[in-house]
Amino acid sequence: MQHFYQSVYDLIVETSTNLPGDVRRAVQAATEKEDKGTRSALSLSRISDNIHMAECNVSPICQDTGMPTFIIHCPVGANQIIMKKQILEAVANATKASKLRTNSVDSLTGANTGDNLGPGTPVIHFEQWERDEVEVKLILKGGGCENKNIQYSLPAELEGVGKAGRDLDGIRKCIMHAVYQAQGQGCSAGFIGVGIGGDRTSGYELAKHQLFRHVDDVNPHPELRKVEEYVMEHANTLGIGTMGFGGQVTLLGCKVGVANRLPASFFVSVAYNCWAFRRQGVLLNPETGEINGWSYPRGSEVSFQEAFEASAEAAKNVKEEDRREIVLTTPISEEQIRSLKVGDVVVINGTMHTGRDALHKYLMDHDAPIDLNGAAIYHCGPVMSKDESGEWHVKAAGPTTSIREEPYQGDIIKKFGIRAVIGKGGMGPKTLAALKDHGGVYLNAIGGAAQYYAQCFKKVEGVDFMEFGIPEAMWHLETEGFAAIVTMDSHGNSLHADVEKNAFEKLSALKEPVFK
Ligand SMILES: O=C(O)C[C@H](O)C(=O)O
Ligand code: SF4
Repeated sequence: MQHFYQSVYDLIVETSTNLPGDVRRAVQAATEKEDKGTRSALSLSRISDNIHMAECNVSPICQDTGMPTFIIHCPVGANQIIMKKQILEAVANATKASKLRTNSVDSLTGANTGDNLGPGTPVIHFEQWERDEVEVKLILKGGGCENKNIQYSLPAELEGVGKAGRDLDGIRKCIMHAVYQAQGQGCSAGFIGVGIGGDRTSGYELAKHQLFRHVDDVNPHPELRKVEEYVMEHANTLGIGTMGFGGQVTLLGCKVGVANRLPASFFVSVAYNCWAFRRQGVLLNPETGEINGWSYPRGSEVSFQEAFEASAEAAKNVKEEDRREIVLTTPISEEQIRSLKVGDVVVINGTMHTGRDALHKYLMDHDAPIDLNGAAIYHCGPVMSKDESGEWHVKAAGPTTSIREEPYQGDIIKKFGIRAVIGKGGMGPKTLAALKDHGGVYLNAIGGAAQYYAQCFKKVEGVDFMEFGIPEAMWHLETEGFAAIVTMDSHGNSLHADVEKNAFEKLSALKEPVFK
């Protein structure tokens, strides 16, 4: 197994940077289905560009590495201790090479281990099988979509769809509710894996395992196939759309598995995965550890080159006056902000500051290290690399889910005079009220488009709070051409609230029993 380390390293790089072929086809199909010229269509084309860029740059598709989870099948007698050691080595080295973000954080102190190793990370499962080969599968499922996983205990009363009993129709209701509650926050359009039965732990595990199925496979179990088909058809009537911007495509895949349960329990567990559905696998020669084949079609088999060129061409052909783009340079004035409304595309130049969970908590009762009057704050935990001369570079930098900052954001906007908050998935009523009072705007960037946004950061001007770790530090970035959509304005309008309300009506229309 002298090649085992290298094969695992190659698997990590492939998974992080090159979206598999079956996932790409689903994104392509969504692009074809979405109404042309809409915000969702525009976002899907940015997503396609990003997929292409990540492949070309051999850089992370999304900055969030998630919890690297390995599933290994090996013949009887294979040395699992050595395999585990080499997997850890490969993870640490891929992190050093900026193919993965430093994502392992001490839950109590918040300290980042810096190499993705630590208690419980990465996750490694071994299983023996009769075949004379080793299979290593890997999934990188980000934290934002992980937060949208949900587990139901039946019977239950669910908002919108009402009573969900211990039967196929109750299961149907749970799944539809799961898609509804995710809204755009898990970077829709997404994929879901559903586990029926088991206990709380094995139910979630079963759900996550469904994500290892091929996007285009057909469930051999007739009842489950019916549920999958129903969900695929009806989830897309909820109108949530890409990034929750509203639209025709909300779900790209639904896979349901079943296990036995206890008489007292009936769990329906749902694992939500964003469009940046990064999972791949390799089949290895059991003697040498060399790669014999890949478990899923590779990204390079479904090229996005053409789509990339077409969207670059289309962008060139848009007339200046049709662009409806407002270019703002930081610091931004109140007057400029008050002139913006939901739906405008804003292009930001000047300095932008990143800040996410640790920073927001800190700023509540401390001063900021720099003047934030008129500033644009970006909810983002980037992948960074330092060159030999000690200079930092942004390697991947898409937005993180903003709603986590809801308890702090309104106060922080007012305390420091921030004018633009950039993130994804939208924020709640407290922030909306602060935007109105103070004169601020929320801009929704496209989640997962980490390569697309990284190119907007021309230089790292400085960094504060490195003690929070790379993703949580406050990076000061010289920015050029960072485009995002106003989804919450200073006049009390929120596209997120509108889309959610509309989706709730659509969900409620699915209350009547379907599977009797
Ligand atoms: O941690 C991140 O960078 C993003 C996260 O995956 C999210 O979706 O919020
Ligand atoms: S930012 Fe979006 S695309 Fe990236 S891991 Fe989080 S949910 Fe997925």
